[in-house]
Amino acid sequence: MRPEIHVSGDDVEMVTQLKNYLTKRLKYLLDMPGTIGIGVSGGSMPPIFTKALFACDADLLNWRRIRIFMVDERYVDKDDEQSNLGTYLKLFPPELAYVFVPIPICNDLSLTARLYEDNLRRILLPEQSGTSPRFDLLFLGCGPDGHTASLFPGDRAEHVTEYGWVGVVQDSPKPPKTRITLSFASLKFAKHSAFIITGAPKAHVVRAIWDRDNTLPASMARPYNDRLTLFVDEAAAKSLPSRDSSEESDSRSPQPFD
Ligand SMILES: O=C(O)[C@H](O)[C@@H](O)[C@H](O)[C@H](O)COP(=O)(O)O
Repeated sequence: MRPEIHVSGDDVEMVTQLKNYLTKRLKYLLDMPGTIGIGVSGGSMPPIFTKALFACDADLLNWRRIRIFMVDERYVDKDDEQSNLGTYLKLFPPELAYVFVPIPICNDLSLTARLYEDNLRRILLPEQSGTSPRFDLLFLGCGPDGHTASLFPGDRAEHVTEYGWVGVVQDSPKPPKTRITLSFASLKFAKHSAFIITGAPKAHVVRAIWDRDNTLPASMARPYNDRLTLFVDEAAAKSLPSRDSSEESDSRSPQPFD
């Protein structure tokens, strides 16, 4: 099944598209029991995701049920300006800091990854019995090199945790060099994933995702259930097949919700 594609003309339109997607997913998830786990990325995503989330109707923002976690994090304290979690905490009202799954940065990188995995299991999936995570929503970015989260070409992530949900990277081509990241296995078990991608330098990555070209991590991270949505601006969409081309499939039809 092809990913669902939303092409936006500007940030305002993309925020509206994201808000509509979040609304649809939150309405469905709130009808289900359990914690709602939403994974987010860093880079340029924090402001646009935050705007879209707070544009949702207040009755959907059930903070007793919603927990937000980082799909990757730089190995820095949350007060460091490079911290993804720190960036979100600055954008959220301080009284909502508790909705973020903490990343216990300590002086041992592997221990940090193991502690984070423990938090993901304990806070997000208390009902989780198996070893594979079932995150409800993932919001992923990508780099022009095709990385997503902190999974870079060249298989640089080392698995150091009990369940392999979180890996460590010590030679990230994107600074800073040292990071923790969800693993491909974690990303691929998501119930729904969405990429937020803008800019012409990433158009070839968008096409690789569309084509299932698994030479790039961003394409390899597609969920097993194929429930994938792409939010792209016109520049990032420029390599996609045109709407009326033979390469087009029925991807624009609405996907069944789980
Ligand atoms: O910690 C990070 O750097 C991000 O999680 C990373 O995976 C990001 O999503 C991509 O590098 C895209 O970043 P931009 O959106 O800023 O291009």
